[in-house]
Amino acid sequence: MENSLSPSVASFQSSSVLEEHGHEFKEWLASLPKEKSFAPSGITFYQDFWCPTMLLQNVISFQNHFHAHDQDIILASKPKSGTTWLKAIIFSIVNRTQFTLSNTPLLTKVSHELVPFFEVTVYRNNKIPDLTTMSSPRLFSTHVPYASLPKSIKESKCRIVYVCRNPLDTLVSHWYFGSHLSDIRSLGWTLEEFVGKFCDGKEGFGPFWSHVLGYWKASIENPNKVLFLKYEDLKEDTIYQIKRLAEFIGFPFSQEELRHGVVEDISKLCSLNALKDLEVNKNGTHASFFPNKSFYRKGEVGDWVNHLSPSMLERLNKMIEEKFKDSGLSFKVSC
Ligand SMILES: Nc1ncnc2c1ncn2[C@@H]1O[C@H](COP(=O)(O)OS(=O)(=O)O)[C@@H](OP(=O)(O)O)[C@H]1O
Repeated sequence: MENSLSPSVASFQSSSVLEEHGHEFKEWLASLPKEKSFAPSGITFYQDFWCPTMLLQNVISFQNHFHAHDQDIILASKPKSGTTWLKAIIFSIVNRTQFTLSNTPLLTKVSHELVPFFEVTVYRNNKIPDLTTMSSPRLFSTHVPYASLPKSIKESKCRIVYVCRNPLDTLVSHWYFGSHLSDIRSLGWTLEEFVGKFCDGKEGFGPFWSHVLGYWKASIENPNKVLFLKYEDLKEDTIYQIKRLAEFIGFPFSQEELRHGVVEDISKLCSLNALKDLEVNKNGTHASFFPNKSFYRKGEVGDWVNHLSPSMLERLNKMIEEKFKDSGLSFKVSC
């Protein structure tokens, strides 16, 4: 895949932070390769990934202006990998002393709409709002690939939690999410065509393989900085993974909390059914566009088996074999 950032463009980008919204900058953005996608704006190829076009200026503002604090917790993921689940779990771990786990205030907060994770590239007018008033630790989420994260995230002591999911279920989840958005029908895509786009890397924040491998390599090089979690491991042993996560983000459970079943409570509170049943998650929209309910579907490992044909599977398996061989990373695709 060609690199979209030639040296002259790279220097143009860094030397013109103040001109970020100027005419020349907009012309340059307009010149980048574009494709259709589920998002109405389509996707644009920027720094080796396909960025939803409506978010691209925000991604660039994020890269140029975001200042990480050492206590920040950044949740990173390829879309449809378990982001919503991890948001609820991390929020519950961090805030467990402020709320009783069984009471309504926390339950209401652990909803897609209200969990105060700031999605670092979703805001209006391409201007990062004032984040200094957020209480510590500040909780952020992003789908931006590791290579394109702002320097300050990499250089500070903030921690990154990455959640990855097997590509077959990620694809199917993305397909169903797309079907919640009205324009999928006007795109007229079949699942087979979408599989082709996935294998070509042409989908929001794709290619899948470079997204996953970027964070995978960073977690191997710097395990104290990047925790690499798998959705399937979380499903298999939620309690163990919640404890591991709590230690990593600096909020380990005490012996007393373990005796009182606090981890089990968090696991139940953040389960798919508990979140799905919240009134706030049945109605309303996220980022003024996505129906809240579209973030909660089946949450199963291996649902792909109900959707992918043998020929789609063959194509995907070939891609997985080619892109992940020698990486040391493997995926569990069934329970
Ligand atoms: N609490 C909980 N437990 C287990 N699984 C859950 C949970 N919440 C959401 N989900 C499932 O995660 C899928 C959505 O992925 P994301 O949350 O990453 O989507 S997004 O990137 O934020 O748009 C989507 O997966 P599929 O059901 O396979 O489509 C959701 O159902």
